[in-house]
Amino acid sequence: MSLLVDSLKDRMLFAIPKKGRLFEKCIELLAGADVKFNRQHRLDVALVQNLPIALVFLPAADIPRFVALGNVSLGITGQDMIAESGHEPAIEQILPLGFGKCALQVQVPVSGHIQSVEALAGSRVATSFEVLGGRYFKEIDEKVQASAEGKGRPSTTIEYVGGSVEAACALGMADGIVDLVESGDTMRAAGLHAIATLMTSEAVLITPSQAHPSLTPELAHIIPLLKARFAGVLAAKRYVLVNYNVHEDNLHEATVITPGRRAATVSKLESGEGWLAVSAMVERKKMAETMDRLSETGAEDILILALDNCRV
Ligand SMILES: Nc1ncnc2c1ncn2[C@@H]1O[C@H](COP(=O)(O)OP(=O)(O)OP(=O)(O)O)[C@@H](O)[C@H]1O
Ligand SMILES: O=P(O)(O)OC[C@H]1O[C@H](OP(=O)(O)OP(=O)(O)O)[C@H](O)[C@@H]1O
Repeated sequence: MSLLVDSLKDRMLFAIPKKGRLFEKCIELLAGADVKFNRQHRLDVALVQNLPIALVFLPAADIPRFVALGNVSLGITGQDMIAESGHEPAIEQILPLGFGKCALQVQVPVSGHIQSVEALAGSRVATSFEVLGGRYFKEIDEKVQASAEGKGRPSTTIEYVGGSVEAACALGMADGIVDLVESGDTMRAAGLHAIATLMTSEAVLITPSQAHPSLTPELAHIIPLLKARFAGVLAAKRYVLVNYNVHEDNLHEATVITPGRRAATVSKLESGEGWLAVSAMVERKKMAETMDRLSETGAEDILILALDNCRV
């Protein structure tokens, strides 16, 4: 073990969720950014081979705390975990990563008599988000207790559960829950529906708001380097490259459809006769519509090329 501690000395520590919803996506992102490592079985630390970084695999819920205290200089976790940790002011969110998108919602049984957060106030609410759930219902309780019909109503009881929160109502331990929703499948399967949203969330790259004194300038420069690499990987997924030929008379109309990120690249075709070759990045989700519209302007030989990687 002492050997491992020694090898961490001159490396920047980067915390990655060790399992769960964010794990696979983080591994894909690291591969896209050419961060190479070998993780030994059951070891939660992996040395990166081609950069002075050590990856530490931690529970997503613990990562905000390690980053806020400066024990690790970079981390990936959900915005929900950051808010729940109470360490928000000590954390800087430097890049939203576009995955792990979900919403933290209040849910109640579809067929029950409680159908609003005001009606739920004073009852039992099960959640893994004690801090956010507690803060939310404290405000609702105050509002309800200040009203004529809510006078004397007890405060809401927040019941902590570590997982499978959606089972709490059916098991009779709660009247409502606060839990994450993405597709809504889990919620519907449990006979629940959402009546309020506390926050939306996605995975983010985070650093301490104030750099730890032990972080040398040589290691500190890895933060913007990795941020740029990750942003490139995300952009390569989001955009495709469109190439087409168009007559100069139709160039303006065509480049309105494909303005590119900064501008489209336009070059003359060898054959002359006023034909030009145009190349531009377009959003992947708009690719079919872009091709339709380009065809209508008289563009020809329209090619869509996937991007392996890019720097934006
Ligand atoms: N259904 C979902 N869709 C998208 N993102 C989600 C979903 N559920 C959770 N997340 C995001 O992933 C983070 C980690 O959630 P996850 O449930 O995987 O936690 P875990 O406790 O680390 O893993 P496990 O549930 O396996 O114990 C959440 O904080 C949230 O940001
Ligand atoms: O809206 P959906 O797409 O169905 O996703 C929502 C579910 O995903 C999360 O749990 P997860 O499956 O990660 O397991 P957990 O309950 O053990 O945390 C969350 O707590 C919900 O239960």
